[in-house]
Amino acid sequence: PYATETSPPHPSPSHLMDPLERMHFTTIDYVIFALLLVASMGIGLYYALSGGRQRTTQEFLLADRSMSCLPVSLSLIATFQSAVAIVGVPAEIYTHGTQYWFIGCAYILGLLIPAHVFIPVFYRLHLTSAYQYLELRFSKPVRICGTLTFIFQTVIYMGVCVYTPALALNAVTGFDLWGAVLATGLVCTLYTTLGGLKAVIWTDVFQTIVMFAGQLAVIVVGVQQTGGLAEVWRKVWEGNRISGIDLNPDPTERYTFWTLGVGGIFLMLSLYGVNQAQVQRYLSSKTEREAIMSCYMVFPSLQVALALSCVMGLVMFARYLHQPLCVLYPQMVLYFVMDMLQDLPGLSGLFIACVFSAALSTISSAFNSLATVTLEDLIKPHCSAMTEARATLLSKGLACSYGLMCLAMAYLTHLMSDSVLQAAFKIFGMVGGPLLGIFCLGMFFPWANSTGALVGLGSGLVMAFWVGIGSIVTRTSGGPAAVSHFNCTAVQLSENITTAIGTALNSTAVQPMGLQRFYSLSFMWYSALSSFTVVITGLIVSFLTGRGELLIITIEDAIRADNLKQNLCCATPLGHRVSQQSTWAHHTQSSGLCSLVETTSKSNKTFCNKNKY
Ligand SMILES: CC(C)(CO)[C@@H](O)C(=O)NCCC(=O)O
Ligand code: NA
Repeated sequence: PYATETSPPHPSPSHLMDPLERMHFTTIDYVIFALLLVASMGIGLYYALSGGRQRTTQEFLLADRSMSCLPVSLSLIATFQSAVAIVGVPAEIYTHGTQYWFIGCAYILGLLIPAHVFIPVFYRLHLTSAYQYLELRFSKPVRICGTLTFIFQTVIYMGVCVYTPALALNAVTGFDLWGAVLATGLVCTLYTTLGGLKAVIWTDVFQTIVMFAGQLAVIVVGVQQTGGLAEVWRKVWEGNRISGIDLNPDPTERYTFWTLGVGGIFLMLSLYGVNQAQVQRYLSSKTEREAIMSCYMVFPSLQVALALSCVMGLVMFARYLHQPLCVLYPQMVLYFVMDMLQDLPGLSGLFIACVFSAALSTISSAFNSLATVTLEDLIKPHCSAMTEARATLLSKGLACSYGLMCLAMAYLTHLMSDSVLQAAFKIFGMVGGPLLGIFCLGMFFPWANSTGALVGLGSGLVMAFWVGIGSIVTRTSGGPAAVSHFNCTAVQLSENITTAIGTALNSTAVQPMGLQRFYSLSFMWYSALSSFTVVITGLIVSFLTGRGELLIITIEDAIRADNLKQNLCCATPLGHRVSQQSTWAHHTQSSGLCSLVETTSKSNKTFCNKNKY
């Protein structure tokens, strides 16, 4: 629908990127970029040398469970605001209008549910890794499968996260590609390995501020240069960029109120509810109240982050209303920034720092959470006699190894073709849904058993990969649409890689049928589809295998787990209340929960006394 409205009355040359005529990046810009790295490094060193000097796994992986809600909330935002989102969302708004903004609606339930369902369960069980829950609730194999799935997801994601911004920056400014990858990867590895979770959280705080500042600066200067707010608004209106609410129920329509506002909730739950990186932040909070507060505080900040990205897209649109930007999707924003800020040295550096802040904060969370699950879920169960000093050293080694692996993944990403690169980014969303599903199966369905959970997880993954890979192979998504409205050439379109947030751009020209229609399902529904697949398959298989456990679980039990702890000595997975006390005691002892709670918690010791049994 934009095609006619946005065509200029007198065709004028579009902004074509000539790779030989890259924009200049001045010394001061390099200095600002270097300052970001130095400051992050400084924070890492500070936490390596202060406090308990990172000598226990409690400190290294969980920040001594002493964090307050403000840093935790900013860190929660930073983790899943990757550089792909920072450069992708404005490009999305620029090409398609403000429909994507409706994802803000999903933040309400997408944060309320984690705050009141997932946080109480994880926090009261006093876990370190979210996957411990899966063993407590189901069995060891379910835990291992969950952990391996998470590792697979995160390792692929971190490669894309560090490579994409470096590539875009290289294309626009000639900034050395591998210099940027190595600098960010190595600095991040260093401060994560030295300073542990405290450093990761506090660098996230600093980097979130840089992110906001960079975006705000670009918006302010952009509005000024376009002729003021009124002029921006007039152009955006003239170009028909303000989208009304689209209530089309078609699930293949990429962005509608339903895909964003409902499908988005499941995406948010998979990120803010059960992802290890976020769960670990909740667990690092001083009290459960602080953890819940931090989740609440994410809401306004995430709305601000979304608004900044969307407004930047609109300003970009106003500026190029009559001279369309024909550059690759991830490069648009950088091109816009460099074009606009050329006469203001330092400001483009600030925006580059903003993009790399987004990348650093995402990969640092990845390194630390990967080290945590590898140690807790894969190594510790086999080495029960490990000393604390040894475990800490090992976790540092793991954080460092994952950091180096990130560089290898960035190189692999470099070798991939466009469609594989697209797939790599989509994998992140594809795998998140099944993991959400398996936690929901455990928490909401008392009669689900371990076999059901395993088969459920498997089928959820198959479903996610089937539709995800299918959409890429058949090219029903990620296809044209993007810049075509602006009369860009076919060559430029075919190069349109890694779209924002891995969105599925539907070609509306042909109405897909049958399997094609399945493959063209909007990316926003992937999490919902695959988590439902896990739950439904899990329930069916549980009924068929028929070994319904004697557990009665309700959400209320979880919310009242504190009372349960007092009554029953120990917290149970989601406060399992079992009709027979003896069965319950047997269950908890065999699952090792009592000893787990006792060894990890001082506060729980007061009412958790193994001798009772
Ligand atoms: C968390 C949301 C949905 C918030 O809008 C978005 O930032 C997102 O999809 N993040 C995950 C993908 C990424 O930024 O890499
Ligand atoms: Na980030």
